Amino acid sequence: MEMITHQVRAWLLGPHLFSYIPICYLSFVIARWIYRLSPLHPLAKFPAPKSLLCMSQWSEFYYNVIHHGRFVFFIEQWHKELGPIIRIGPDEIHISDPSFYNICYGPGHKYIRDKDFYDPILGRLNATATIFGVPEYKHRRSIVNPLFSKSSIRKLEDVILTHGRAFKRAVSEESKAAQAGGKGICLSRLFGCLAADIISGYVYGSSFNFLETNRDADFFECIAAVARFLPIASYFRYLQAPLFLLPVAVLKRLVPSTLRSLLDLEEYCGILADKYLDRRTSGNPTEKPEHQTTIFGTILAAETPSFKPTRDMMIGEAATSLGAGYHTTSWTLTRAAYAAAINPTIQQTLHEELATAFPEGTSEITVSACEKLPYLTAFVKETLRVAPGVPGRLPRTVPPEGLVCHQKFIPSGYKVSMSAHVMHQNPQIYPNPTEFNPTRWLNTTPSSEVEKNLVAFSKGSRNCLGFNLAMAELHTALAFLFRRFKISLHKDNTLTGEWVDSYVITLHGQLMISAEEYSD
Ligand code: HEM
Repeated sequence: MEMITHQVRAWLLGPHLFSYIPICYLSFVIARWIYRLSPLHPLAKFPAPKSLLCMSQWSEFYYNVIHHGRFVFFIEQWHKELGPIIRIGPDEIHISDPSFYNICYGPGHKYIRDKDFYDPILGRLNATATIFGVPEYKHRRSIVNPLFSKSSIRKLEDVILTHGRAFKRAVSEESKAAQAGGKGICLSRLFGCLAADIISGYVYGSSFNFLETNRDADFFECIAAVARFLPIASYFRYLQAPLFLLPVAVLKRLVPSTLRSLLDLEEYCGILADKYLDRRTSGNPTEKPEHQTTIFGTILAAETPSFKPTRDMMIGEAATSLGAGYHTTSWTLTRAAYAAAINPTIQQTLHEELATAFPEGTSEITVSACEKLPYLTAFVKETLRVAPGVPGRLPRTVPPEGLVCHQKFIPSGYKVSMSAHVMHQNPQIYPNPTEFNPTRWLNTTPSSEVEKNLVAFSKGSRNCLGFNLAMAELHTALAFLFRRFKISLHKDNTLTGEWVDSYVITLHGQLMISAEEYSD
């Protein structure tokens, strides 16, 4: 007996055990692979594209990284071939039937965000956008919601209009310089400056003022680099966790120089948060009304015995608002201007509507007046349809009761996803979906299919926090542009309507235009 025990111990502790570890791991990976491909897998009954790299996590890497952010276009194509419910990953079903959008994304918090997908994107920040637990999320969202409500937009309208006017001056200035030097105006960059100036002014109470001070700030290259990195972020998730524990100063030495502005931004948010926290400790919390109209003041004002705002939280909310709001809005504006630049009839209709609404010129522009203009609104919606700021899939976890989808059952714990791009290209809802046609939005009602299925800001419990701000920005920026200027593509233009999905939308190239200023 002693002999046997000795032998077992020797076997367990012997050096050969270590050689079993990789063999065991490899066997586990192969067994899992076989299981995923076998008819025993609960999702095996759903049609799946043959080309889907044997159902591994790497298929997304292949389609998004090797094919440069085109996974969503492959998904669209597979739906055309295989039907409205398809399997797009080992444990994920993608749905293109619009009647499921409310089930998966509507009110109720039943379909929770998929952690594997969101964690690596949203990283280490302590913010509404990074919270998964339902009660905690609901509470946090209720704290930040007031800053982005319609009434808050009305209160802070001046921030939007001031930067709108700066944008108009910048286009005017650059068009004069361009006429003298024969160069084009980089409108996509000016929209980038405008979007960053508005968000920073609105959320932080002090704008970056890129339009007036630095139109070539490192910030722009940094955000572009982040967008390039997002599709591969999930493959570095285990590397990210230890990196994120490091202090910002140390991280700055480790990351590529293009990404440093992101850490600068985090530091900048920290400095602003400290100012507000200092005011609070000096017995002067947020009594000035204007202090509450920033993200920092809004969070501090929500303090209760059971909720203590922290510096961490203030930085997290401030940084994610900028991250979520800048890239989406600036590319949407760019795509809109591109559509008008290549279509003189659309541009003329926009200008005429604006000239009638604001006969004295851009000084009359207000957010609410712009949002009442039917053609401008239709134009904004059509842009959001063809180029939604977050075009790809938003995976959610199936709740305990499971989901029956076209007579097939998806068990709890598996993922379901839908994509704005696939929804917006549905020809039953949007005839000739590839055509840019703002008139499809004229004379619609909120309950019409066209309106109900525009999901650029998602819906329900986890829809876009900045929806009202984004809509106000899109309407006013385009009003300032088309009330004042007639634009056309410049010979140096490199932008096409094409875009890629790197969680947020990114268009190819830069929009270079020539602009002629109207005299009235
Ligand atoms: C055209 C502009 C925009 C589009 C198309 C857009 C779209 C979206 C979408 C689809 C989501 C849901 C994402 C998901 O479920 O994974 C979202 C979330 C979010 N958006 Fe926007 N967005 C835009 C502008 C803005 C702006 C200006 C802000 C400024 C504050 C903002 C802040 C956020 C935040 C913080 C979230 C996370 C909300 C949460 O998890 O509770 N977005 N956005």
